[in-house]
Amino acid sequence: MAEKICVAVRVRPSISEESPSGTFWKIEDNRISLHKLHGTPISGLSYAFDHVFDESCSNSKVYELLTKDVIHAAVDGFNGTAFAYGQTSSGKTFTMNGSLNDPGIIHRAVNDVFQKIQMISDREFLIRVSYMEIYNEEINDLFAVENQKLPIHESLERGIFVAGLREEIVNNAEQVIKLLESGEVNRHFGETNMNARSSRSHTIFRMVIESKGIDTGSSDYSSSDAIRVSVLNLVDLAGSERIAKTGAGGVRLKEGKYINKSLMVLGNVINKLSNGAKQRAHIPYRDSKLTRILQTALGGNAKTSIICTVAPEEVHIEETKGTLQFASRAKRITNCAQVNEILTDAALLKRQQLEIEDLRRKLQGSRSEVLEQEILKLRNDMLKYELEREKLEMELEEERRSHKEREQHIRDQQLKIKNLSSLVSDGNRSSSQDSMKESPKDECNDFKTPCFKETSNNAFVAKRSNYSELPDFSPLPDSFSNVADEDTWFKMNKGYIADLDSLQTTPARKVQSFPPQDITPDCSNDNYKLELQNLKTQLELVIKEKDELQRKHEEEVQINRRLMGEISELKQELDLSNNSLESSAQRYGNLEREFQKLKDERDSLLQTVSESSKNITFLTDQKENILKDLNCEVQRRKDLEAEIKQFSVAFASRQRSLASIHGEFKSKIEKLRAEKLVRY
Ligand SMILES: Nc1ncnc2c1ncn2[C@@H]1O[C@H](COP(=O)(O)OP(=O)(O)OP(=O)(O)O)[C@@H](O)[C@H]1O
Repeated sequence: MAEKICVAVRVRPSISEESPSGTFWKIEDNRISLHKLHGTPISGLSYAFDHVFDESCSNSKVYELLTKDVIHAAVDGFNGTAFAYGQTSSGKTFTMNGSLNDPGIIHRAVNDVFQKIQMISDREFLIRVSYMEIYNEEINDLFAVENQKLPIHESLERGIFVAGLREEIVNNAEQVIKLLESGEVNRHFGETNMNARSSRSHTIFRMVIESKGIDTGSSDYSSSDAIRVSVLNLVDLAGSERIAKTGAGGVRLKEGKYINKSLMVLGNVINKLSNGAKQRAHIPYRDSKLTRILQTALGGNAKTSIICTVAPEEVHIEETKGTLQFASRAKRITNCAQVNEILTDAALLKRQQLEIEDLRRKLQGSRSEVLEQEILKLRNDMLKYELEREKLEMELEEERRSHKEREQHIRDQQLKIKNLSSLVSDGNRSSSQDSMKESPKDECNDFKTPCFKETSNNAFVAKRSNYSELPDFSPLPDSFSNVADEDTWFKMNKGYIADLDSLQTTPARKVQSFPPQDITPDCSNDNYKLELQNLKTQLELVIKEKDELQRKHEEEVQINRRLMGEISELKQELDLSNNSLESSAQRYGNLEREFQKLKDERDSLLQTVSESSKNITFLTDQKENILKDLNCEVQRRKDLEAEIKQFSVAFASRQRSLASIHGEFKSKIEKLRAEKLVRY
């Protein structure tokens, strides 16, 4: 969340005995303004801040109102920075370190951090502290004097950090205070005209607060497994100084130059940041080690509070004005602090497991299930189409067969009709010839059948036509030579219809030739007449039958046409079914391929996850081992310290006893000497 930097001004008590002659700084609520002695405010020199603390204000109040929130937020996982800025001897160190009676912000913050931690029961904490100074633009470790000129590095995991800086894991406030005291010894102080104990370096006391929710067995990885890591910087800057006032020379002069230069870079950074987003394209954090280390605190992911200390004396008006302007610009800076949570290995593993589960659900549930259902549906469709196709094929085959049968039947019928027709026409012709011989013309007319077709003598089946080619001596008329054989013909004329099909199949038999007079029928013969009558009746029957067959044939043709139409429709349907079957098969293939692809993806994901799980387990083990070693080391160190203490006590008492023995011996020797002298 974006929020402004919290800025306060603190006026230290005057150390000058002289009373103001022209102007004085007046403090009202959160405002500080320069007034003329008689009380008139000087225009343009009135500044408002979050807080303005007067001379009487204690460190306790400053801490409560300005810094406490930042410290508490740091315990909750927000980066925090509190720093003191101001001219030399304005009270920065007094504010940050305090005095015996009124501890400063650093001491209060340390106590507060541990008190707050005690009150949080659902998280466990790990606190590391470090203490460094920037002296003449070089970073030194105040916990380990051997660590000098340390470099600044930046990495994705750690952000900006000082490489090689000693970090102490601490368990309580007292431990930290002791460490701070040991660090103070290494800090660069120097005497100047303005401050008997002037800080010659910027110091940064850093607490890294890591916390983790105590495992409640919840499956929600974000609640208990995320680790919060926040960095709290408590900074006591060296004060800007005018060489003319400090009277610095030599080493002090060199120090002063470095101090002023780095404070100027800090001022530039504050200036740029206060200009707003549009004009602050490049912020010169890299121009000094101080701004580089404080980069996050200035316009970054941190809650920051600045206390600007000023001296009330008239002689320092210009420096105070400068400090107030710096404070005003700093007031405009917006930071964007957020809880720094990182996932532990276990949380990472849990999250990955959840992700895998999710993927699996997605695969097996939504997509896979839908695909499988679709495939099943397609399979069913395909089966249905196959069955339909088979049925249609069978029907079609049946139709073809019956069609063929019908065609054959029709052909046979036609053939029979033709046979009969020619038979009838032959009979007609012979009877009309006979009647012309013996009966009047009108009698012959009785045999006429109006619809009867005249057929040529040779119109009968081809093989029968051979009979017509028999030698002329055949006694039978030409027409009879077409008859299959005499028996059949005879039977037919006797009044019963022989199997018509046999007419065609009866083998030909050579007709015996008789003299014409022997075989020529006698028209006057009654039997013959009777026969003729029978034949006429038969003929009528045949004609009827022929008509009936004709009608049937026409019906058959109609049915055939209809069936042909149906068949072509069925064929079209079949083609359509085949097409949709083909496209279904294609879709099915595609779906199966997609399904396979998803399966492969899932397998490779599972593979990756199992590998990363292994890595995580390995890393967790390593981390646990390192922590164990570290704890052992800390314990060993404690034991050693205790031993050294014991040894020191023993050594001191040993020294004392040696001194007393020595004294005893000395007095004895002197006594002996005296005795010796007396003797001689
Ligand atoms: N609010 C205060 N109340 C009482 N004494 C103060 C206060 N502020 C500063 N002093 C005293 O003023 C003197 C200078 O203060 P201090 O050393 O803290 O200044 P400084 O800003 O840190 O100076 P430098 O930049 O030179 O280190 C000290 O003796 C300190 O005790």
